[in-house]
Amino acid sequence: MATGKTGRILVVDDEADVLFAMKMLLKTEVKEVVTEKNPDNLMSQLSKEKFDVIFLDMNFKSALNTGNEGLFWLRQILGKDKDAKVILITAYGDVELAVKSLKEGAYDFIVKPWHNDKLLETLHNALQAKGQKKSEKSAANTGHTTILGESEAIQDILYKIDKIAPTEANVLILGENGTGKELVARALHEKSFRANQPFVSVDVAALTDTLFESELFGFKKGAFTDAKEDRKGRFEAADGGTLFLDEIGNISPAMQAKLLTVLQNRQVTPLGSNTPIPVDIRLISATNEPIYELAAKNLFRKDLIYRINTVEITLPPLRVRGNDVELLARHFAGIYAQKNHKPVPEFAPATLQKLKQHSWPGNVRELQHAVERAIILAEDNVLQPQDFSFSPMEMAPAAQSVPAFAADTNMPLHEIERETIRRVIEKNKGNISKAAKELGLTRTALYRRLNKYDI
Ligand SMILES: Nc1ncnc2c1ncn2[C@@H]1O[C@H](COP(=O)(O)OP(=O)(O)OP(=O)(O)O)[C@@H](O)[C@H]1O
Repeated sequence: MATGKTGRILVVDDEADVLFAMKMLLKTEVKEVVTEKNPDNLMSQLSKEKFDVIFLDMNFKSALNTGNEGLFWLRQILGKDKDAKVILITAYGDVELAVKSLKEGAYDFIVKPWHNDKLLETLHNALQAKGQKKSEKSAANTGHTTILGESEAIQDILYKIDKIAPTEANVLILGENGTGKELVARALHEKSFRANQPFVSVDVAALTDTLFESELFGFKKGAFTDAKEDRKGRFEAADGGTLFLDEIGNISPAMQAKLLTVLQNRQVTPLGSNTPIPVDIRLISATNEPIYELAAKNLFRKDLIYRINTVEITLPPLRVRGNDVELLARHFAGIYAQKNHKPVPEFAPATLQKLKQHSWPGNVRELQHAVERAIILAEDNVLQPQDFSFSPMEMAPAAQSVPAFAADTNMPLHEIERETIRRVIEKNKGNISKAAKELGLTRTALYRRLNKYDI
């Protein structure tokens, strides 16, 4: 069977026997079957949960058996989600009506009493059609999610992504800074059955404990001084889709405990509320911390690791990806040449040599910035080795401790800022998250400054 146990199905029919029989038949085929006897509850069901396929009765007893009620609900469903896959359940004599409903946008219909094989075939076709819609979507989005690389290491990652994406497994992505962890998380989402639901990314290292709770779980008006109105947390925002928690290795023990409880109970309680809210998320986490070493030192909870690492993907550093360095350099050259209104440059052989020999502690992100800088500064259309100057921070392992920086009082402010940032990054051995934390900046704000000061 092509689809495996992945789909979420809703069956709406006012006959208990039909619901029971459908549930028995479908539950061995798909991940979840929800049944609903009262069509009046249909829209609130759809607001609460996302379904891949909806089976809808055409003739509810309460109506006059004209099928109009079925058509009415079909229009309501498609009005809410024009891509919804609705399969109508119709009585033998109503085929003409069923055909009319196809014109209105139903995906297909089955006739009562149905043949199980035919019903399952219709279901699988609908699930497949839903999946195709999603891959068309992700193809359109490839600007963000193209993972380039011909090295064996990256081909292995791509293979894993294809295998893992269409499952509900929680994924932990490990790897140094800038190796593409967020990119992989997005690719997993876009190739999953949740692709047309939200992908919500949170950099948890940038959050203090108080912010962590309000940001992830939300809050009620009045929960604290600045809570002027109710706010949904990121868990709720990701409902039905994927939640990506970046830098998870950096959260405090107290937050690890809170997160574990939410993941175990599959519900969040906003600050200032007593009512838990059920959430349906697929969790993808990432870290560049040695999380198992942290666990061995009791700095990271082992039970939380087991929750988040159903499957693990470890991204290789750029320095072991061989010719991918050249491939990626040419890719970024194309992008930044266009952005800066310049012709796409060539790379001198000595330049390629230099790029391949560099250790790339900042991995793909460092390469990306290096190429951008080179394109902006290069004198001609062939990039030379001197167009790539790696800062000492990137060339040599950082010193263990950095002498305190005593700024010269005549130094311009931007020089002081530049030097402070450089030293803090050096002290944190190039770990941007830690440096950002120490500087009191978000990682994005720090990256902006790295760009600005050409660090
Ligand atoms: N294989 C790849 N092909 C194309 N672009 C890539 C690849 N890997 C990474 N990138 C690009 O490099 C940059 C850094 O990638 P990303 O943010 O996913 O890394 P990260 O591991 O999450 O970084 P951090 O550890 O700092 O959070 C992004 O602009 C991303 O698009």
